Amino acid sequence: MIIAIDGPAASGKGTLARRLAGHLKLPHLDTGLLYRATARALIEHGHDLADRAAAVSAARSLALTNFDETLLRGREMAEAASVVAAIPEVRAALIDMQRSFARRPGGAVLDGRDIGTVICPEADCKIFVTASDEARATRRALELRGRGEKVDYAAVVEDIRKRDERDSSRSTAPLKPATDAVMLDTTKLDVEGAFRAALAIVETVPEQQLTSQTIAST
Ligand SMILES: Nc1ncnc2c1ncn2[C@@H]1O[C@H](COP(=O)(O)OP(=O)(O)OP(=O)(O)O)[C@@H](O)[C@H]1O
Ligand SMILES: Nc1ccn([C@@H]2O[C@H](COP(=O)(O)O)[C@@H](O)[C@H]2O)c(=O)n1
Repeated sequence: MIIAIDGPAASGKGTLARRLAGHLKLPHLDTGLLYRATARALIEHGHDLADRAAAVSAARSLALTNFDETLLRGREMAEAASVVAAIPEVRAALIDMQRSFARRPGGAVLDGRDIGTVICPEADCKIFVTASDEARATRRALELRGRGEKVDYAAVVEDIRKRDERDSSRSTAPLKPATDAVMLDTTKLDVEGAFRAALAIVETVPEQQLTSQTIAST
C-alpha cells in the first residue's frame, strides 16, 4: 500500500506520516529531507543555491541513509531547501530514489509536496494536510523554541507564507493537492486527532485494492 501525504509547511504532514507508518508497519520517507540535504551540501561546499550544476551533483550524491536531522531542521535550511527544490533538474535527479522507496514490496508512506501528483500518482491513498497559517506558525514556533532557536512568531508566519508561495508557484511539481486527494484540515485537531482522522481516510481504501497492490509488488 502506498500512502502519499502532501501539504504546506508545518501542516503536520511529517508527524502524521510517521505515525501512520508506525501504525501500519510501513517504511516512511520524509522527502523534504532530500531537498534540505541537497541545500546543505551546497552551502557546506561554498556554492551558491542558484548553481544548477552543483545542485544537481549534490542531489545525485544523496543516499537515503545519511541524513543528520539535527543539521537539516531549522529555519535556514528550510528556506534553502525551497530554493533548490524549484530547480527542475534537482527534482528530476531525486525522482527515481523516491519512486524506488515507494514501490518496495508492501508499500510505504511518503510525505512531501508532490507525492500524490508526481512521485506516486498511483498511490492507494492520498491525503493533503492543511491547517491555518496561524496554527502552523504556532506549532512551528513551539518546535523551534523547543530546539533552542530564538524565534519570533511574526517571523515564523512570514517564513511559512514565503515558502508556501515559492513552493506553490514554481514551474515544476508545484505544491498542490492531487485531484484524487482527500483534504484534511488539522487546524482544530491535536496530533492524536489528526492521526485518527487520517487513519479513517486510509481505512476507506478498499481491501481488494490493497491486496492486489501487495500481490503486484511481491
Ligand atoms: N495536529 C497537530 N497539533 C499540534 N501540533 C502539531 C500537529 N501536527 C504536528 N504538530 C507539530 O507541529 C510541528 C510541525 O509538524 P511537522 O514537522 O509534522 O510538519 P510538516 O508539515 O512535516 O512541516 P515541514 O514541511 O515544514 O517539514 C511539529 O512540532 C509537530 O510536533
Ligand atoms: N516532495 C517535496 C518535499 C519538499 N520539497 C521542498 O523542500 C522544502 C523543505 O521541505 P520540508 O517538508 O522538510 O519542510 C519545501 O519547502 C519544498 O520546497 C519539495 O519541493 N518537494
